[in-house]
Amino acid sequence: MKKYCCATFIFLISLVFIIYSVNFYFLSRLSRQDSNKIKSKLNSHEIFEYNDIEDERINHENVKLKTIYRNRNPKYTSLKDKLINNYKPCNRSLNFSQIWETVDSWSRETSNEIYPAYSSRMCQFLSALREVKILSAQNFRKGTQLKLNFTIEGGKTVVFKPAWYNRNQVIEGEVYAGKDRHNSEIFAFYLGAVLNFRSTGLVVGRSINIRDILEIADKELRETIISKGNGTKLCVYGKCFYCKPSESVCGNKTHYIEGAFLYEISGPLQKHKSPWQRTYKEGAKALWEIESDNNNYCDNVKQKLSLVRLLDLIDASIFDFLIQNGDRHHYETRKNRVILLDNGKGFANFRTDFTDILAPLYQCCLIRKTTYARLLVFTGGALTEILKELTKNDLLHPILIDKHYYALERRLLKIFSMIEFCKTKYGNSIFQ
Ligand SMILES: Nc1ncnc2c1ncn2[C@@H]1O[C@H](COP(=O)(O)OP(=O)(O)OP(=O)(O)O)[C@@H](O)[C@H]1O
Ligand SMILES: [Mn+2]
Repeated sequence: MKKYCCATFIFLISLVFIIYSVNFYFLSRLSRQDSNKIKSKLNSHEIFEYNDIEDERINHENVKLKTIYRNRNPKYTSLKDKLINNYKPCNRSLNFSQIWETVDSWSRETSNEIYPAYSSRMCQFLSALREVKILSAQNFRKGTQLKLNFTIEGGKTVVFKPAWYNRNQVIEGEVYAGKDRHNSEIFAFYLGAVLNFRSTGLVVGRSINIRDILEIADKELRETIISKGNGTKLCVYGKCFYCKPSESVCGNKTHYIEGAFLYEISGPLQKHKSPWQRTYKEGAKALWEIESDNNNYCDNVKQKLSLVRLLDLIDASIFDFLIQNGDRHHYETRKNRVILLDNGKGFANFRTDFTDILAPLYQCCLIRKTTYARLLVFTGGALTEILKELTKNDLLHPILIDKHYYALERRLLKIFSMIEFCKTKYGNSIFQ
């Protein structure tokens, strides 16, 4: 009997052990699968890396972000209709010079607004820029990157920024890595219109035929147009700081090159060093980068700049963070207000967000009430929806691949997180 009891006891102990081991095996397998899932999510666009203190703040706020930041805003519908109506293609009734005169008068009357929120002339202007004939071509020597200058019918000039990359290309590295992205310039125009930052330049996408350009090019430009691929391709390298024959833009089989047509904004424009300029030297840090953990840096800036200028730069940082342009080393003003020119360094990598582009916002903890209210209209995926709709009108659409739109939505939430962080710290005084 005693023997029997002992055997049963040993049997029961072994059974418990086996059940426990099997459970342990499956549980650990499950948690391994879970952590693999998390790891793969970490690699996807939905999750971002938290490297420094600002990212941690964003993370903290993002988790508890209020529903107003995540749901659709009822105000969106009517604004959407107005924007779509304003930018839908239309037939041109005016001649080119009449249209250019109208557009130039828009910006003559204001300081930083290049165009009005709504005008029946906008669609005429965009159609005109898409179809106007190029009469002559030169190199555009301002700036450091390859650009051309076209004189167009009706006596105006446009700046042409050519395509270096296709839409899927991911540019890794520093925030300012790579060459200009023509699609970033085009997208920036529509983003400016949506967010009511109408200080961005007027831009359309268009292909040019480099063989035709060769015929109307001046001598200097002609000398920088070369043939490659055993004479099958025509390529241009231009005249600029970074311009050299080994780095040229080539036409396709039929000699077409995509690019952005930037309508020339009338000046005078003034250039200023950005208080949040990077050092552009490996390992070196600018003052604003060192003191990023406190507000001293902004106190410094406040002493040197007017509130209007500071708020303009904060608007610019929001705009730049969305497109991920980290290259606004200098900014330009017209009649003392900031103009958002040079938006070609956006959309390098949909996986990364350089948080420090937002430094003006989180170091100063100030934002215009109007900017905040406008951002709030485009919550819950509305920003993507409206921009997809508007950019459909461009000849080079789609302007962005979907992964960049996911990134845009993610960045919008990060901006809201940062605003919430500031609000918790300083209350409603952050809204100016
Ligand atoms: N649409 C425009 N209207 C008027 N001027 C313009 C326009 N686009 C560019 N410019 C002028 O040309 C200059 C150089 O343009 P941009 O900054 O785009 O070139 P970049 O090669 O990217 O320069 P950088 O390397 O310094 O960033 C601008 O500072 C501005 O003065
Ligand atoms: Mn640039």
